This record gives sequence, C-alpha cells and structure tokens, in this order.
Amino acid sequence: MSFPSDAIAALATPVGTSAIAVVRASGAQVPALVTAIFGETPPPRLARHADYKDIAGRLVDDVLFTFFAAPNSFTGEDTVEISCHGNPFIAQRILEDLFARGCRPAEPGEFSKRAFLHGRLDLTQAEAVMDLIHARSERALTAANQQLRGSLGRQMDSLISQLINVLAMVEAYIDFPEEDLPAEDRAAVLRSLAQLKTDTNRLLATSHYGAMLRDGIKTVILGEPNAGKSSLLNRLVGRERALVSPEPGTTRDYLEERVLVGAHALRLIDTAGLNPSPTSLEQRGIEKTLEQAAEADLFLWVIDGTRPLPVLPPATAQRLTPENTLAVFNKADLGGGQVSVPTLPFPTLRVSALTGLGFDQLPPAIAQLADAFQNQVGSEIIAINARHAHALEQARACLDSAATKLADGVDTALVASDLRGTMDAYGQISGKIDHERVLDQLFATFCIGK
Ligand SMILES: Nc1nc2c(c(=O)[nH]1)N(C=O)[C@@H](CNc1ccc(C(=O)N[C@@H](CCC(=O)O)C(=O)O)cc1)CN2
Ligand SMILES: Nc1nc2c(ncn2[C@@H]2O[C@H](COP(=O)(O)OP(=O)(O)OP(=O)(O)O)[C@@H](O)[C@H]2O)c(=O)[nH]1
Ligand SMILES: [Mg+2]
Repeated sequence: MSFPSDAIAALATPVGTSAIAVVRASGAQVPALVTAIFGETPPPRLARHADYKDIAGRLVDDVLFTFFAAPNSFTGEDTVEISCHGNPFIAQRILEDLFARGCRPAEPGEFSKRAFLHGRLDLTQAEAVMDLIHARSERALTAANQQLRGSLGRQMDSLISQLINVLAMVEAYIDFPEEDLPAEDRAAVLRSLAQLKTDTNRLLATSHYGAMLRDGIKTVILGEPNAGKSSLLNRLVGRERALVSPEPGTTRDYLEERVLVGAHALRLIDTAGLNPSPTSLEQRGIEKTLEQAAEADLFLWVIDGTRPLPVLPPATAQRLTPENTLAVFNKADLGGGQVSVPTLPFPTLRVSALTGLGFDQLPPAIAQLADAFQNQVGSEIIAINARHAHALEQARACLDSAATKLADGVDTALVASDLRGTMDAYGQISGKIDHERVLDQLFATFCIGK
C-alpha cells in the first residue's frame, strides 16, 4: 500500500445557496497551506475566525476555519476545514485558490479512501459512510450506523479467526507428507468447515435485506381492475399521484413512488388491474403487473369488498405468503360496513380509500410485515451489500472445495490452498487481512521448537 501525500481539496457540502458551505483539504502540506493563507496554523480543533484572502491578496470572504493535526482527523492526515458563506461562487473561489496554492481536486471518495489507507476505517466502514449519506429510513440509518461502528467487521473477524484455527491444524501436516492427517483431526477440520459454511451462509442470507435497506422494500399493489389500487397508492403517498376513475382499466402501466412507512422505506408500485378477460392493450399491462409481482418483497392485495373474492393468476398466487402479504378489503364505506370479510391466510384490513376509513391501521400493518424482514445477528442488524455477497460466495466455494478434498483424502497441501482462498475472500470484505495477526495466531498453535 502506498501512502498518499499530495494535498487534495474538495467542497464537502452541496453546490447551492445555504447558510454555510465547507471546503476541506487533506495532506501533509496542509499546515504550510494554512499558514500561507491565514498567517499561522492554530492549535488543532480550534475554530478560528479570519478573513480569507486569495493568493493575489484579494478578500474573498469572512470564514471560520479548523485545523486537524495528523493522525487525529477523519483521513488520518493533516486536514483543514474552511466554513465560508453558503454561496457556490464563494466556495468555488476558495477551492480554486486552494488549487492555485498546490492542492489538487479530490477524486470521488478520495477522503474516505485516504481514511482507509491510513487505517482509520476498514472497507466495510468506508462503505457504511456511503450508506449513511444515502440512508432514507430509520432502519437504513440504524444499519449504516452499526456498520460504521464495526458490526460487519466484527463478524468477519470472528470468521477469520475460526478459519485461522483450521488452517493451523491443516498446515501442521503439510511438512510431513508421509503422515496423513489422523482421522480424528480430519473429522474436527470437517466439523469446523461445516460451521464456517453455516456462518458464511447466515451472512449471505442478509444480502436481500441489504438491497431492501438500500433501495427500498419493493411493495406491489395488485388486484382486480377498479378495486381501488390507485386510490390506495394516492392515500399512502399523500397526493394525487396516480389517475383514478370509475372506468376499469384506468392504470395501464405500473408506476412507482417512494414512501416512508414507520421505520421503513418502500418502493410502492401501483399496477394495472388483473382482468381475467383482458383486451389486448390491458393484456400488456397485466404482463407488466405479473413481472413486478414476480420480484416483489411485499404485496398489498387490494380487494373490492363489495364483490366476490377474485382468483389470482397461479404464478402470482404462489408468491403470496402470510409473511409478505396484506389483504386490503377496500370500499368499506359501501354496504353499510356490513360486508363480511372472507377468511384468507394473510393479515387482513378493511379500509376505504375513498373516505380514509381504516387508513390509520394500514401503515402499522405494513410496518409489522417489514419489521420481520430484518436480519439480526446477535443484537445488530447485518445487511451486506453486493460486493460482500460476491466475496462470501467465493469463500463458500473454497470451503466446499476444501471439504470435498479432505473427505476424498486428497493431498493436505491442496486443502490448505483452498483454505487460503477462503481467507483471501473473507479478507476482501474488510480490505485488510492483517497478515501479522494471521501469523501470530497461526504460530501460537504450533509447539515450541517446531
Ligand atoms: N466538520 C465535519 N463534520 C463531520 C465530518 C468531518 O470530517 N468534518 N465527518 C466526516 O466524515 C463525519 C464525522 N466523522 C469523523 C470521524 C473522525 C474524525 C476525527 O477527527 N477523528 C480523530 C479524532 C477522534 C476523536 O476525537 O473522536 C481520530 O479518529 O483520531 C472526525 C470526524 C461527519 N461530520
Ligand atoms: N365507494 C368507494 N369507491 C372507491 C373506493 N376506492 C376507490 N373507489 C372508486 O373506485 C373507482 C376505481 O378506483 P381506482 O383507484 O382507479 O381503482 P384501480 O384499482 O386503480 O383501478 P384500475 O387502475 O382500473 O385497475 C374510482 O371511481 C374510485 O373513486 C372506496 O373505498 N370506496
Ligand atoms: Mg389504477
């Protein structure tokens, strides 16, 4: 790993008019830079009020600036933050002045990359910073905060530590090709490998929840034409987003809107009604509804409570479970509220999308289903991303290969090679296999003199 030293600078806040904008620079030249601009480098972490004059001596703004001394900064390098008035023209003038004084523009993610290179964050924590910036629900925020504080990193440490123990047992026999791994050791190694696979699978199983946290829970509103699906979407969204009319077949193509329900962000999708005898145009809309249903995490099945219970297409019906479906009997304002609700194997609600009757219970009922999607490992939410999933799948393949070779009595050196492949895959997740730690733990299990 090479340690960067050139100073980088970038705007830390969005471009636009605001109360304050922050420009920051990081790198070994920062103390000299601060002295050049402000006449002195103040003690670290003490905000100073000063005039910002550019390299030509022209006054730019009245600012507050803070110096952070390496290694006690976000990047681990000497850093300066300059808070100017929130005018994009001023922020740009300051930034350009920093470039004129020898900084270069930071690449995307470069501050975090430097924090990683200086060992301030592992990769899972750097990714958590991005998740924090993009979190749009209470649950996404909690998960990102836990990952920033090392939740996934600790899970990986535990897997790596178990793997090192297995590796130590296997490596001990490589130097003695004439002695095969004794049967009881082989059984112990196989048991450990099975345990590692179970734990790897447990982490992998959180990948889908991770996608829900980052993209929103895909919630498909489906039902017969005219059941009131678009009316329901409008009430949940809080405005007339979708066209509503007494004409069946009003919604031709699906439409998507993001909503917050309790602690969860949903991608709420209104669809074309499922008409058992459609026109050819309706047929194309229905095909799209079925495609959406095939990928849904949650279903809101809207049923016109004044009509007989409709039959869903078999492929869709198969996907509905008590865990992912809420049956919403709509039009409860009609029939004097006397309409009886048929028994279905799903949680059920009676509402009126026209009058709003029963809508106070809809968000809690949706949130209750969404709550159950959460993957808890111990007391922490774990929700891996696609990069983590890819590495864990690689690790699992290597574990499988090692177990097969061991069971078939293949040369122990080849088993060890698969185990090192597993180690590399695990190591990609945090981005720092601490080779020293691997060696320490490994050799600690060897006997003295060997
Ligand atoms: N003004 C400002 N606000 C910010 C950041 C920042 O860089 N600047 N952050 C940037 O993302 C986040 C906060 N994260 C930070 C993480 C570490 C350190 C830091 O200086 N760490 C030192 C000191 C430790 C301590 O005193 O707590 C260290 O780890 O040694 C600063 C900010 C959000 N808010
Ligand atoms: N009385 C009553 N009418 C409702 C209720 N909900 C919707 N409607 C009416 O039913 C008709 C159809 O409503 P939509 O929301 O367009 O129904 P939809 O399921 O989206 O229909 P398509 O898009 O055609 O599949 C409209 O005239 C709505 O005003 C309700 O709770 N009570
Ligand atoms: Mg509609």
